[in-house]
Amino acid sequence: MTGRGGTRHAAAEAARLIWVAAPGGVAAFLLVTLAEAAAPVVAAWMLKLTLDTLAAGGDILWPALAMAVTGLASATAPQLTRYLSAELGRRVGVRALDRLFTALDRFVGLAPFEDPAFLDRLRLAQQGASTSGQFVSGVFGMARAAVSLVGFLAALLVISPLLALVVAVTAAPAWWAELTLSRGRAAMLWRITPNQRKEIFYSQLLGSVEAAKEIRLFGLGPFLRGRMLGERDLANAGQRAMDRKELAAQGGLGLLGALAAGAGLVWAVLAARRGELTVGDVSLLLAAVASTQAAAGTLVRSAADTHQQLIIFGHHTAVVTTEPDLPLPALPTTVPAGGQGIELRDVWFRYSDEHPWVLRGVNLTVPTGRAVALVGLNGAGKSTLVKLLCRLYDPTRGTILWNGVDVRELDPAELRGRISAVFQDHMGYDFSASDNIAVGDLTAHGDPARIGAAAQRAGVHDQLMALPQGYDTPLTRTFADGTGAGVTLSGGQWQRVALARAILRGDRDLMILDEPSSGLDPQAEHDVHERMLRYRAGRTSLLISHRLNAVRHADTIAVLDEGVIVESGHHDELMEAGGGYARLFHLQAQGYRDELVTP
Ligand SMILES: Nc1ncnc2c1ncn2[C@@H]1O[C@H](COP(=O)(O)OP(=O)(O)OP(=O)(O)O)[C@@H](O)[C@H]1O
Repeated sequence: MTGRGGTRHAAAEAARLIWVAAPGGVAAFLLVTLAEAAAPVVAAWMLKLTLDTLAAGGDILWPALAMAVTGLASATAPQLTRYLSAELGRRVGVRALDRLFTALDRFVGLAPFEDPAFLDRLRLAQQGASTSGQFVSGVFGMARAAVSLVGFLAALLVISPLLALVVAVTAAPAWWAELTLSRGRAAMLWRITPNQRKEIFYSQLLGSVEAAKEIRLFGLGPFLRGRMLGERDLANAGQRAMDRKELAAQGGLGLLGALAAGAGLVWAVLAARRGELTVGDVSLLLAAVASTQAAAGTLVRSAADTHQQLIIFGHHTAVVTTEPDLPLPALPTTVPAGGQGIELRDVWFRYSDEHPWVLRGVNLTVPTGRAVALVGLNGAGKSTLVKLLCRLYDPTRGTILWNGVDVRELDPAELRGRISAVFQDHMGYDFSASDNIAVGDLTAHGDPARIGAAAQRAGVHDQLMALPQGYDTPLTRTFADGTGAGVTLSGGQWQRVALARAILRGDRDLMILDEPSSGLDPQAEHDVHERMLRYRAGRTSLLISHRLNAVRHADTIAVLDEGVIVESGHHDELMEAGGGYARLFHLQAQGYRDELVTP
């Protein structure tokens, strides 16, 4: 949680953000706020002047006119304030959101996105970003209330210093209580964020088309709804406890204020009866006591709200200023040309200290221009190894060298610029077909020739052309962008789109194919493998597949077993050695042969 220093830092950050986002808006808001704040004080003084002048039989034209002008200002200022506050909120909100997601993009690896505490903080940071514009209204609301407070306190001081003191003193506990409550509320919001994130998760699940099949078939609706409501109940319980604390504190403080106001009223009436106060004095006093208390209340509440928002905004500041999750080189090197390729040297890896070892001393070389295949049972660590190559994590021990240079010495953007990949769990974006391929290399965005060529090589061009709006067809039924009905591709078609995406990245130094054909029918699989064989020729590539027939042409096949490379060589060598690879290969081939001989 953010402490006092953190709140101060967040306040400075918020002020900077707001000023940069809309300096003109801040100035206009300040002017209107001051006018709005001064109006009631001026009006009350003018009323006193009018009444006293009237009682003395004088001319009340000027005080009455001044009252009318301040009335006009009071009537129009709130609307103007509301508009300016909303506009400032929008501008500052956009800037804060941009800053947050720019910072998020700077995280190099995946670990932060797998850290629940970070995800909680991110949610509050988003909340802080979207409400950051409200600081201006909060702070100016405080300024407005402070001006009114000072004005009315001054009026009270003139008439009765004692009453001024009593009103000021009764407001003091409210200040302390509200700030304590705001801290408590911010802490409560942090505590219930995990529940709120889970509630969002369940609600999205209940509304998602991907989950709808299983939810309906397995009858999961009531179960998931129950869990969603359970999380809401937990969050509500936290909020309720806080609300009750506020009720008790604010109720008590309200009572104290009412007692002070009542005492002031009795005193004023008695003093007027004794002839110590004029009619105007009584009118000003009544207005001043009520308005001082109202202004003090507004000041305290605005301060408390702003304080709470600052604590929440502290999460935004914390995310934006978080150190990179993986160490970045001060002076990045570049990969020298013409090296031996990529080498994993005694690489050990586990996802965290609490997780088991996934890779245990892997030594593997992917020589330049050669194809290496990685095979192994489920959970052997193949996809993990791919993630390390892309530097989505760093090895816990050991090194990955690219042409002799440790990949940690490279700028991650340069490293990734050299790699093209089809991940096992590749994405299907709710975009058009064309954009779904273009994400592989955004320089091809809006270049139908390049996108079409990549789709052709991945063998999906004809299918995309046959869609209702060809490449412009949305590959989603979730959004309606006015481009006509979207479609849902089949699993295999998506796989080819992902392949086209990787092919679009063109001549990268390393092509990674993690299960590129798992969802394909036998004919498509054969076709894709033929295409990839041609495409890979002469390129450095790492291929992962459970279909051993698809990897047999690789220059080297490495068998990963529980995080260790247990065999490595060409297909014929491994078959001759008669180890695990040969056993798996025979097992697969046997399956097909059995099918053939069984009538
Ligand atoms: N993000 C993660 N956090 C924690 N553990 C993980 C994570 N990703 C994978 N693992 C674990 O690491 C081990 C290796 O997983 P990995 O995905 O690398 O296996 P794989 O060889 O690619 O398997 P498959 O053939 O099933 O795709 C598994 O035990 C898995 O549970």
